[in-house]
Amino acid sequence: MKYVSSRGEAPVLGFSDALLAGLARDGGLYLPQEFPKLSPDEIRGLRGKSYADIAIRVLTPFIGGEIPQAEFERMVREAYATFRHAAVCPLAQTGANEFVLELFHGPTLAFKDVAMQLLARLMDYTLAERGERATIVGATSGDTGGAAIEAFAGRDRTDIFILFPHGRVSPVQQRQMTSSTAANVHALSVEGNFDDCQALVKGMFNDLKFRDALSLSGVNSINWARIMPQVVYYFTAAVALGAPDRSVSFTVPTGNFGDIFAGYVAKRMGLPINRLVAATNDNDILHRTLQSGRYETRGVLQTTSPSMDIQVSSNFERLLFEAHKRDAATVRGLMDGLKQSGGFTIGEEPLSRIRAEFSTGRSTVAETAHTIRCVLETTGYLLDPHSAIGVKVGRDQAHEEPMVVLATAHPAKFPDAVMEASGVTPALPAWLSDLMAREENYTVLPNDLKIVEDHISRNSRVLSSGVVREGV
Ligand SMILES: Cc1ncc(COP(=O)(O)O)c(C=O)c1O
Ligand SMILES: N[C@@H](CCOP(=O)(O)O)C(=O)O
Repeated sequence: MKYVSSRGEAPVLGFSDALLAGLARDGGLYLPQEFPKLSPDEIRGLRGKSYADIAIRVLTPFIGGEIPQAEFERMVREAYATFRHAAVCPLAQTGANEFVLELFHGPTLAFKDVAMQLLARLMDYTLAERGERATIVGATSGDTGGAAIEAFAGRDRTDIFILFPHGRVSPVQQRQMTSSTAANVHALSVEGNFDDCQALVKGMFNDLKFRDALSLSGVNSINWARIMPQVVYYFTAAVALGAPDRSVSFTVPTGNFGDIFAGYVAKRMGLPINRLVAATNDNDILHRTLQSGRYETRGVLQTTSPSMDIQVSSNFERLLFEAHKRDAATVRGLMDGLKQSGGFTIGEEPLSRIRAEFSTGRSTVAETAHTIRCVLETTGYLLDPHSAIGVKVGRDQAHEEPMVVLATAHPAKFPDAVMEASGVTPALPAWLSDLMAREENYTVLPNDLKIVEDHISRNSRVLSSGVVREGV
């Protein structure tokens, strides 16, 4: 299995190099050269299997034989043993033909744990095999950061630097990122919004001198190995609801377009998915793009679903590459347009390809609160604001097949918004009950690439170890 960049000018890599590379050297995003396929019989054969067994079956082709199978299986089993629910990602029924896929039973109560618990093990293993170290950089609107810190804390081969937007994450999210006592963890509060943090991370990857000197790796969904494990829960959910003999649709609370792109990958692999519905909050760039064909950034609005307060939706580039039949030159042109003028227009044909598989919808802050309240009153189920956006938009769709809404976070991560909407304050689970009393440790930095790079250079152990990775 080889991986190609959406911009076509970076080296084609095997799995381990793509894993460590994060962003491609031409600024593009890696995708598999071709998607592996599962036949209907193979999908049927997943019925009744454990989450880890399904993960092993779905993910093995992506590894391309680069990790011994027994090692890979051990890592998958260890990753999903950290989840507090036996089913790992269970389904709950919230309506006649509506199901909620609970992705928040991992250590930091958000769907990011599903990928991050495996990603950290894969990176650690690969670096150890090569005798290398890496400096991990990540941008977060709140959940990626906590999940990455939890997964990488104390790992000797990596130093991790997480950039979060100052004053724009929930208090629980902030404490998850700032209360680690591990020496390799660095929480950086950046004076800007998530898009600024993400631009800084991309800026560091595109600064090839800095990138090579620090052996940079990434944990955002710009890294293919972040998307890959998220493909699995589309399979577990669809199979539980009758796939391959019945189609299923998914509604996905969407910001950076990584989670829903994993659904697209599952579909390409043979899973019978009817619609993939991207649900946005007031930061509705994706909704506007599918309506008008014009992708145009506006200022980021602060909402009660801060993890989705995103305008520049990185993984949309992967979909553009697909919709343009993998014509990397066209993708490069569109991305140049984004850089120069803050937008681009998608042609009629690629747009109709996108519309053939994806729908979109938006939920305002008021609609999200209303959904949290209504679902609690009618079913007793308490949604977090991000998942509520999914339910609201999912309910706006006409569908005969089951609609699975991805519940991307636990309500206790956003107690104020949930309380205001429903009158209920969700409690943190027992293992996190002392979280808000833990001491914080973080550095506030301006939104300035040079200053952030200097801070990371001074604090990463990669430079002092003298072990660097060349050229990926
Ligand atoms: C709780 C939650 N829901 C939804 C999203 C959106 O997911 P994606 O960025 O993969 O579209 C995020 C952030 O990524 C999140 O943290
Ligand atoms: N919502 C995310 C934003 C970053 O997304 P990623 O999936 O690209 O890591 C967050 O919580 O940080």
